[in-house]
Amino acid sequence: MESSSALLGGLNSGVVLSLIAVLWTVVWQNLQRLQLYAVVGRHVSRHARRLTALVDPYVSVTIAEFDGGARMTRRSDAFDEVKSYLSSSCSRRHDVRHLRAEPAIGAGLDRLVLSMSDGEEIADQFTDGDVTVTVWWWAYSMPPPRSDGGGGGYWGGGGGAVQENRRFYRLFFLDRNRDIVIDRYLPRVRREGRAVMVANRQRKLYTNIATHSWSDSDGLVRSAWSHVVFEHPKTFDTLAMDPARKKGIMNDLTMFKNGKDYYKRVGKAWKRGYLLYGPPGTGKSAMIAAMANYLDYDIYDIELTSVHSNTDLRKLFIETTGKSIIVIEDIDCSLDLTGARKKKKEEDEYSGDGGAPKPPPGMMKKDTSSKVTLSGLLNFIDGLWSACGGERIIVFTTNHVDKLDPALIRRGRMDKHIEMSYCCFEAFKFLAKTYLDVDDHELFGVIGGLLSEVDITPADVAENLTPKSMDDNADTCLAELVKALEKAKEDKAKGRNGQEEDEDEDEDDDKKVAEKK
Ligand SMILES: Nc1ncnc2c1ncn2[C@@H]1O[C@H](COP(=O)(O)OP(=O)(O)OP(=O)(O)O)[C@@H](O)[C@H]1O
Ligand SMILES: [Mg+2]
Repeated sequence: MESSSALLGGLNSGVVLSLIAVLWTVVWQNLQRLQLYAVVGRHVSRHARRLTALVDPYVSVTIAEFDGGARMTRRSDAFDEVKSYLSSSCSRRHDVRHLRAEPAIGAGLDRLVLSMSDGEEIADQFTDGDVTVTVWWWAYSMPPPRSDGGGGGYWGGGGGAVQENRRFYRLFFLDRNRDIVIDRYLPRVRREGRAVMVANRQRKLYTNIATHSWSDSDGLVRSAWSHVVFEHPKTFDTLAMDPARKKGIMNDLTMFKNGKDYYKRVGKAWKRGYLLYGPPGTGKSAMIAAMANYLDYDIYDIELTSVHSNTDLRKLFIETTGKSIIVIEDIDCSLDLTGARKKKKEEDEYSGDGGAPKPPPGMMKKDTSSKVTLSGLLNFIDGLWSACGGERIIVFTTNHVDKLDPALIRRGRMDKHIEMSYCCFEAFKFLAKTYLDVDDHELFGVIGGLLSEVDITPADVAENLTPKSMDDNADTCLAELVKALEKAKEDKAKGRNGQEEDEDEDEDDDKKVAEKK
């Protein structure tokens, strides 16, 4: 634009430039008619636009892939919406010669989603009443700004590592169309982009990438999350639990999903914490999958032991999108909230009597241990940052609720506590219907009696009810379950006897000690 203006600056004639613009319009229409536009139109378009800008200046609006400057890495919703809006048209257009393909978003795994490559430009028209406006979209990318280091980050630090480029779309339009573009066109682009995204949406299961591998040998700094398409079949229809409790949870989730205005009115961030607790195999992970399927949300599964620091945890949160469930499984095992660290253990390995000799400095294992603290975690759940974006559910699971710090699970942080328990008769009947399609059977009575005596997880019941061969049917599977329950009952009795014997022996010892005294 600047070079053109320098070239033509000497002429200083608005009339000449206007003539050029009119001439261009005529040439443009004819080129299109002759189908030559696909070959040369793209280049001519850009120059013509620049020429026209001399008499009728252009305004530009830039939409960046990431919000928040150099340090913040929150993906911009507006960018994704514009990308989707443009991708729905640009893949079919002949004036876009270079496309960028991204895999597996869309209706099928085989499909590629195409968008404009860097340097491509397309024109778009918008009619509002009698006015038709032409705008131009230009795609480009730039290396991210260098951060000041400070412990690294998804984009920053990394000792000069090559970093992923940040992408931008820039919209050009004539100044005289400013109001109509800003008030009408851009909102329409976002609306239509969102509709395309919803139509193409495949839910994703994200997991965090170990933070110590950010600066790989290949020198690339990756995104904080990697993902696969989320295709878990578990739904509330196949989750065995007390029907009233299940209904309560589903209502709670529905209220949350539709609660945007409510959360705004009461001045709370639009997020909700769930604590799922209970023995292994009682369906905590299955419940999370059912929740995600019910709400149509993505899942972000955080492996806390791979998160190096509280700052990294915050960055992970910022990179999550709305309509998502953020999960930390087995929270009591992921993090030693008492402050004892793995590093200490490692040091002990080398310093103990007869232990291995301490390796020379620099040969110690790379410190990849998590330094996430309880306060970091609390901040993650309800600090100021956690209110970014909204519409997020945070789920913790644990087998030992009593081991958790009360501050972590108090209401307000973990709003709803859900106990997942051993299989009761109701849950068994539900599983029998789901797995074997039987509502009643002569063995139901025996099974009901045994279930009241022993603890068995829904996972074990489900396993016994699963046919293992073509010959298996409801009779054999239920008989198998009776066997498993009887064995569990026997083991329980043996365990109790063993415990009683131990107690008797202890008592005898105490008596002997007392007699001696
Ligand atoms: N209540 C349930 N209803 C239906 N299926 C269940 C239920 N509980 C467990 N299952 C089945 O048992 C298997 C194990 O369950 P799941 O992984 O959800 O247990 P968990 O509570 O997450 O265990 P852990 O504490 O070891 O992670 C899954 O295949 C799941 O479908
Ligand atoms: Mg689990």
